[in-house]
Amino acid sequence: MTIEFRDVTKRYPDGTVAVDGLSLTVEDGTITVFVGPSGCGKTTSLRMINRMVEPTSGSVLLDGEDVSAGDPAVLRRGIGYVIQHAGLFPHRTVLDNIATVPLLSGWDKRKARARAAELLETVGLPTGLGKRYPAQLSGGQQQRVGVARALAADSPVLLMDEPFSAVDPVVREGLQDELLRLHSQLGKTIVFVTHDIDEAVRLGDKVAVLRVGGKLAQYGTPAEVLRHPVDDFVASFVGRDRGYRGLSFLPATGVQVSPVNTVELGSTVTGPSEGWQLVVNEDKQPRGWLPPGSTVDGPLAETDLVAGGSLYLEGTPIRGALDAALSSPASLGVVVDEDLRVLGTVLAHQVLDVIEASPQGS
Ligand SMILES: Nc1ncnc2c1ncn2[C@@H]1O[C@H](COP(=O)(O)OP(=O)(O)OP(=O)(O)O)[C@@H](O)[C@H]1O
Repeated sequence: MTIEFRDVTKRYPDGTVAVDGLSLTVEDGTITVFVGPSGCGKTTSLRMINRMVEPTSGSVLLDGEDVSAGDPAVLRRGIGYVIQHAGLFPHRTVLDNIATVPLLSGWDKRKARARAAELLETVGLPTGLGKRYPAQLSGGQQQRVGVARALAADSPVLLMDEPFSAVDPVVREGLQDELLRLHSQLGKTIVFVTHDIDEAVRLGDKVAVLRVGGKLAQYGTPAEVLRHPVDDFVASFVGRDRGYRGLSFLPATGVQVSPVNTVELGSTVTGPSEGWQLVVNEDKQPRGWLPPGSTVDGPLAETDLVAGGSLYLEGTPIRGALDAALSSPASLGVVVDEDLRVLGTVLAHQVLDVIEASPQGS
């Protein structure tokens, strides 16, 4: 479903102009991220889609139909909505929280709960959690339940307002991955609000950067916004390390992966080791490095090792290859396949050569 903002302005009764002449089209089946500093009108824009806020002028259209034409309650029931802290009902079980919209739409309890149990699985939670109350879940689990509840409407549009900002960075990354996976499976049109540019470029097919005063500063793909910010505001908002962030969109084609000799955990190393040795487990997955000149008594154990850097998954953008090389204690970035088995190593200067030779290099 496409969502079109046509010259939309929202002036609150106290005179605050939260959104000023916004015109943009969110394309069908994409994730579009509204990003910008606090108070720039992201939430107000989002809420005008499901009419929790009514525009002062202009219109919002869903697949060409003005949202102001119908009953707002019906409209809202048909649009998934996820907010920060999940906004779950504390006195309802997880299953009943997820089943909220199906129940409102007149499904019988059994069918609604069965659907809710399915959705728990869809968002990667064990069905056993269904009987708990929200307070008995971690923050990350609550957010997943919030997503499941929004999916229960089975609507083509999902609105997400800073849904992951209250959880720690590791959980957050997991939730972002999960959202990308769900999106590729379900193909919904998602509008996502965040103030975090990293989250925006990670999730968005398109990014709309708003400035305080509710004006659209730039609308484009993450790569366009990072590489060609239209003005100083966007440039400073996307940050000083935008060149590095831009590498998230550059394929690693041409990066030379060199073979590496590995030593297996549990094997016996005789004499001081030469150079850095990559140590793997029996499945050829990297476990760490043995520093040069190490002598090991008995079988090689995890405690003999120096922790490795980040791993570079073959076929993913070049940023990961550079990071793997720069974070490796041996200055050799470890390249792995999907089963995390070692394929070889890369050197930072070789990765940089490829970046420099690339027409898109920044
Ligand atoms: N009900 C309201 N009445 C008056 N002003 C409001 C109201 N809601 C929001 N505003 C103002 O409108 C502007 C935009 O608010 P909005 O919540 O849309 O911004 P935001 O970009 O989502 O901000 P944040 O990232 O801090 O949540 C702000 O100046 C805010 O104070």
